[in-house]
Amino acid sequence: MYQIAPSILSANFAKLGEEVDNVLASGADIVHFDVMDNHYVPNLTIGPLVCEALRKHGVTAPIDVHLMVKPVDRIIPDFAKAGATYITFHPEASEHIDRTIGLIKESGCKAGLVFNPATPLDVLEYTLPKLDMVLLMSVNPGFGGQKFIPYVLDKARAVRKMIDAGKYNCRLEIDGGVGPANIKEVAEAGVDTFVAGSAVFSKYNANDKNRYDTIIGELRAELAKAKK
Ligand SMILES: O=C(CO)[C@H](O)[C@H](O)COP(=O)(O)O
Ligand SMILES: [Fe+2]
Repeated sequence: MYQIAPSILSANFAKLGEEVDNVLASGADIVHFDVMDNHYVPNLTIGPLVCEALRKHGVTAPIDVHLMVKPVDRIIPDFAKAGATYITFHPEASEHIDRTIGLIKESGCKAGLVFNPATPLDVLEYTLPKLDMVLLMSVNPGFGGQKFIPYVLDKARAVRKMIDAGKYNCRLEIDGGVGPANIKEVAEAGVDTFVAGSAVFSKYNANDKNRYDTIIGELRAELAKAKK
């Protein structure tokens, strides 16, 4: 089943709870939560306190924590306590990938690995059976609103083959530059979970009350056209 995961990186942070409520009420499935540390990536965003605040505000949807931080391990228990559902990390940001996956699972969360556009997929040979999510970056990490990098579609096809061959219960997510113009093509490459930040939060006039219904509806209409 296809799932849409708006990235709150492009939301209005001055009224984040309301933004998340509205986008979920419009039919989004997952909250994509970008954590940047000004070290692994050249930008600084939000941490466990904000994740906890969303839970306290009443958000019950899955929260998909995309860690763009180095080191990774010491922040995992904090995000688990704060209510993360998925915790995904970049393999090059961890000294011991297997240990980090274990830490995420032991903390009660679902674990995922994130691959930058030019990062090879070789670590999946050993890790895929343990993963709940593979996240393919279709932009270089650090900022919203960048252009989709098309060669990532080949990576998506390759990961889809691996997941299907092993019959793994693992979602295949894509992140960066996804919107109504390309989501169908991305789905046809085997992706089932779609992060969209600027397409969801920045495209429409903030005064338009139905703007999230409109964009989520457009994304779903495109997905309905995708050939299986
Ligand atoms: O991880 C990210 C950037 O590092 C964001 O999730 C991503 O860029 C989403 O934004 P957009 O849909 O605007 O490209
Ligand atoms: Fe992200």
